[in-house]
Amino acid sequence: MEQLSEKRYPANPKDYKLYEEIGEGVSATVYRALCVPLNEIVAIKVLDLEKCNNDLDGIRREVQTMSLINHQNLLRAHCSFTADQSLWVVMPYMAEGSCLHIMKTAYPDGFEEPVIATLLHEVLKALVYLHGHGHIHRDVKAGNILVDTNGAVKLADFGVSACMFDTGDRQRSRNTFVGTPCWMAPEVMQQLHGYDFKADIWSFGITALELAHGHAPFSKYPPMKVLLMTLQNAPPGLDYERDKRFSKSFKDLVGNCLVKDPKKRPSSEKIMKHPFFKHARSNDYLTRTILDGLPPLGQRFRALKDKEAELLLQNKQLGDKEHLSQQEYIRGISAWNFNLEDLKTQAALIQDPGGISNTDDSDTNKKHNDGCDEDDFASKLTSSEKDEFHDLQTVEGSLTSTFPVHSLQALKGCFDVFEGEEDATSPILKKPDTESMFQLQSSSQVENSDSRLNNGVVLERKLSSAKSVSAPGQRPRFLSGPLISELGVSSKKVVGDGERSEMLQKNQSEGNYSGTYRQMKEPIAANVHELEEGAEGRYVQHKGRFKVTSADINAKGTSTTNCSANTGASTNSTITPASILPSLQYMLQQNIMQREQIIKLIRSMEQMSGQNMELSDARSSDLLQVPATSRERELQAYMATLQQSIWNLVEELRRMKIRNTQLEQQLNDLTNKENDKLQNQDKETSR
Ligand SMILES: Nc1ncnc2c1ncn2[C@@H]1O[C@H](COP(=O)(O)OP(=O)(O)OP(=O)(O)O)[C@@H](O)[C@H]1O
Repeated sequence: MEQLSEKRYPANPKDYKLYEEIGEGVSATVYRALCVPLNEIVAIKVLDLEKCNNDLDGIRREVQTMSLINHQNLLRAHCSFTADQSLWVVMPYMAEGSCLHIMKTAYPDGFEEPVIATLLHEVLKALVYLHGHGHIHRDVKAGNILVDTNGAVKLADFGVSACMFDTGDRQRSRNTFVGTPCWMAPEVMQQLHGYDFKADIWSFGITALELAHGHAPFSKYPPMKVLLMTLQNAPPGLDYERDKRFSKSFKDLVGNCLVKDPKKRPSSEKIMKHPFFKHARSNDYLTRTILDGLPPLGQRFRALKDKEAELLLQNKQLGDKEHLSQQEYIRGISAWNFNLEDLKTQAALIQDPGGISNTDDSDTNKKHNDGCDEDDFASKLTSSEKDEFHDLQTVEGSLTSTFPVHSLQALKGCFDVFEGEEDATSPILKKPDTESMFQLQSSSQVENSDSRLNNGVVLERKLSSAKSVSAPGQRPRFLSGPLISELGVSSKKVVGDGERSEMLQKNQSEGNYSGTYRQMKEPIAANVHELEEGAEGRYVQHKGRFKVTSADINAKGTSTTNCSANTGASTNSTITPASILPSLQYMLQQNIMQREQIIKLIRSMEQMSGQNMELSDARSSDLLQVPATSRERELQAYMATLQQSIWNLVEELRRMKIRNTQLEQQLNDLTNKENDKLQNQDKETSR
């Protein structure tokens, strides 16, 4: 347990002096700042509430939930309060920033094993604590592992954390996970039966790989591809050849965490006992090895932004993403989040005009077995946009063997980009009454009232759709850009770094790119999915979490051509990888539902046939657990057997019918004979 601070952190923006920017997340910008009355340097995370489409009750609940959190490896907020439309979260300043930033600056190929063991050990302590208290962090990644100058390590960002004991709405929110796909556990993506703290174990395993390689597996691919790869491929891991420098125990640890079946993943407590952590060292060790000589955080952040800006310009000139330096292209993604539930809802709302696709490309069902090796994919996927899209269509085909293709077409029409004047599409969300919610949650005040509401403010990830923040004295700005807000790329919240690069390149050739989908059910939410003001004063309407702005990526002010503004029934024929994601989600759902239908069918057929081939519950769940291809094969075999027995039965029935007809005939004959006999007898008698 960490000692609670006795200091009173003021809950007034006037008491803080914002210095340089030190980080940008999906939902906020983080500044180094001075708490004037205490003369103490702090970090302040600023979130725009007006543009949030999150329910404020949810935020309040998160704040309350986090009041129970108190651990040396978890970053607690000193206080939080609202200022204008923003929520300010005052936190301890972790002077070395996140592990992601440290890697980007000085360790692009990842850390050495003892460093990784030390970092992961600290993170694991935080997870053991969280899980022990019934919480799921849901966003474990290098970008959320913060390090202080003394080597102290804290897990930050409870933006998406959830309580496992919650019920009702909160429970439901666990089925509407919004996170960063690279770190997302398969069961979270699938959303079949919800998920639990084991999802954090998966993310922990991915984070281990991230720390080892400098980037998370699949981080250079767009979200849709990440989803597919995570669901279809063997879990990523440390390769025996490529990762020779790492020990067997590290490989084993990663292997333990990255098991697709959450039931087979160990708990955080169990992992704590893994021999790998014998390699963990002290905080001091981190200071000596990785922190020594690093420039100040603000400076590093600035440099990274500049580097990224430069890279984008370079790419623009080259005009081909294959020219991207892998090193630069592969970077951690804390940049795009999406709400699967929204996608599902959207997909479900699409009317299917009927028709079954006959697509039956068995080749496309073959499983990628690259494990952690992304390069196979890279060669295939980065050859050209056309190839990439063809590849996606192929996958799409594999998922749509019995899927109504019209839905897909309909979905494609739902992706649009709109550029226009702000007043044409201004958000209409009422300004939330947030003052009362967050005000005066300084640690001392809360401690005095024994509620300890001074903790890390936890916001639903849905806040990720909030973008613009106006720090006092600053013009409204994007939070969505990557490290290049000055270039006007305003998509940080929604696209991954890799994807962003791809998209930006598309912008060069095609104008706008959008994976945005139309909010069909919730007009208000659609409006809240807002209009953003680009750094260069351009506006893009967002109608969902997937979005890429039309913002000018040219630092020198060169305008990019923007493609079709699109309203109402979309006529946008540009099909983008991101635009297919909802379709894929939908198809996945359909696929699962179809499998369930087949299982039901098999059961009823078995009953009909009277054969002892009962498909037990265990069997059905097995069918749902094994990889799709083998599951399908198994089902096909079942279907073949059943079909055979049906044919046998039909044949039997046919024979019986004939027999029945013959018997009927005989009976008729007999009856006729009998009748004749009787008639004759009657005649005889009457004579
Ligand atoms: N207390 C802090 N001290 C120092 N740097 C911080 C602090 N909090 C955040 N940062 C920096 O700001 C970055 C952005 O933080 P933030 O929590 O907003 O987003 P994120 O975790 O990267 O992304 P996401 O919003 O997807 O969780 C972090 O990655 C980190 O580098």
